[in-house]
Amino acid sequence: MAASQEQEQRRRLLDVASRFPLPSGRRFSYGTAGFRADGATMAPAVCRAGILAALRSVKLAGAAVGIVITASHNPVGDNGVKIADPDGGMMAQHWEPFADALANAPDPDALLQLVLQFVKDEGIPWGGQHTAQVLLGRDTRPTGEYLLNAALQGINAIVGAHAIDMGILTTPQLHWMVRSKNKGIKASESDYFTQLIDSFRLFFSHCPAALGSHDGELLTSNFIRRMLELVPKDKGGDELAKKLIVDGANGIGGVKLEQIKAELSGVDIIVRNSGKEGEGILNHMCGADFVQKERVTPHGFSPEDVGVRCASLDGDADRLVYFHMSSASDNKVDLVDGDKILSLFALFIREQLDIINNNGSQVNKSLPARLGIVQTAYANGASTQFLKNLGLEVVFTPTGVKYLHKKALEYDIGIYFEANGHGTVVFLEDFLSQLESLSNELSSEAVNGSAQYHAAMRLMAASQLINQAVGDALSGLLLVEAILQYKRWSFQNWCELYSDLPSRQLKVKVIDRSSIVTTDAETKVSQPSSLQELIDKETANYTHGRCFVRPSGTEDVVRVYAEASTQAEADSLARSVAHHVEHLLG
Ligand SMILES: CC(=O)N[C@H]1[C@@H](OP(=O)(O)O)O[C@H](CO)[C@@H](O)[C@@H]1O
Ligand SMILES: [Mg+2]
Repeated sequence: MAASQEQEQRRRLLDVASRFPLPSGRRFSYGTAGFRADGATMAPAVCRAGILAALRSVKLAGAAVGIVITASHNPVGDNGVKIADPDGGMMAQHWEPFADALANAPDPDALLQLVLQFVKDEGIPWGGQHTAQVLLGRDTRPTGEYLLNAALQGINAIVGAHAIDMGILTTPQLHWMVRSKNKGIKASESDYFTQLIDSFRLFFSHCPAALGSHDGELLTSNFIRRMLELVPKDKGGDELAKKLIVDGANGIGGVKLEQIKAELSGVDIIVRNSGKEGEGILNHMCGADFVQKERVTPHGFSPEDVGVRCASLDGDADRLVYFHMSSASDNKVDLVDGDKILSLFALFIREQLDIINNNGSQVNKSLPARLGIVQTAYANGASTQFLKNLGLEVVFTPTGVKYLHKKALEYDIGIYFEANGHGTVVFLEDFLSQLESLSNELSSEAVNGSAQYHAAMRLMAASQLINQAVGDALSGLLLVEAILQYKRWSFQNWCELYSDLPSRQLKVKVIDRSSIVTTDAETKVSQPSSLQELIDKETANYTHGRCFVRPSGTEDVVRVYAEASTQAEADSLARSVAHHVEHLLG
């Protein structure tokens, strides 16, 4: 960097740091999902995240990097910031310690020294020919615009950095835009919508009903027959019902869904808690997190909705769960969580691969594929058993999308979900090219299209529909709807794939949660070692007992999770282990 430019660079960093001083005693930590806190106090961290994102872009030769300003399912007063890497995924983990150090730099000089040292250590070619590009998105929170401004000032503190405000978006939209931009694909919001709508249509044009065949036999292989035996028979109910009520958590997801729902033939969507003025408060008594944790209907639902298929998004629309009110006499719901969405996707994809590779007759073209299922320790044990019974490969990672997504990329097709409803299906580029060539060959060979061809096309459509960058409630919802229609499954069929084992989650406040260290994808405590012995001893007292504890990455608590064959036993196991945690660390 030329001397005059270097001086300018130093001046800008000192200047911006003095505009956003860190209140003394304040600490930020780049946890499972970036920095989060009360929105009004977030400006110093968000400004520094702006500096960080611009440096990341310079480091990566000017590739676009993303900043999302959101606190997801948390209360409306909270806000947060996280950075998306050029592939649309979460920022590389080895930059997290720098993110922490930068956010906590006590004064402008300390901040400048940190940046200079980091630039040197990481070999960041600033001041060279690369400029930096940062795309920004934010959710509907009232502090969003204020924090956007702090982020812009941080980005502009890096010489040559260019910020592009993409507006109020769902988190997955921004991740999708970053990924698309770096792939040289059109990356506007209308391009995102077009991709969703077109691939949803493409999927339907390759379904048996659309093809004029109402005969499942055409697509039935031995494998599928075996799978169907595991699946409960349809009891009628809402079979093929087009009506879907979506709880938008009074956030951005409902707003976006309203914009595209008229284009989605095959499903009649009604949005509640849509984020419109006066309809309610963001995430308050509504949204995916509320429904999944409380197992009751969100605000705005009534006994008239009994029997209707419903879905719930979280405040930034990267989580999705489904539910169903089974009775008018209370507000309890039958829940389809991330594990069951994952199971539906896994079943569908395995089925298509099976049709492509062996549909009961001779096939002269095949497409070998490694299919991997990725879960965390919070996945209900019944879901894991179900997936394993299907002969699928199931692996575990620690909590947090950054771990799950990375693991899923190791397969030709990787499916991951957290129980709370965050997940997606990722397809390896090489596999997609093979799938495309196969579809092309099959389409030219069979005049009316073979079952093999249509299965290949359904997989292609699914790969375009489902967000490849990150879990996306809108694209996930459309893939669920497409698959249910394709399989002619009622909500009930889906719900009854397996029965969840009763479980309980508790939070324990301790002095220092980082004193708990875990191993084996967080299923075991390695420190303090006596804690694992106590957990093992308690768990041994219960049939189908399973229990683990871990420090939360987003809240100052230790989480305890327990499963057992009855609810009372799961509660009691969780309580006794929570007691040990309190006793040892409280
Ligand atoms: C048990 C649980 O639901 N944990 C959530 C929660 O992380 P914790 O590290 O458990 O606080 O927030 C994360 C970010 O939203 C999400 O990825 C994760 O699944
Ligand atoms: Mg979210």
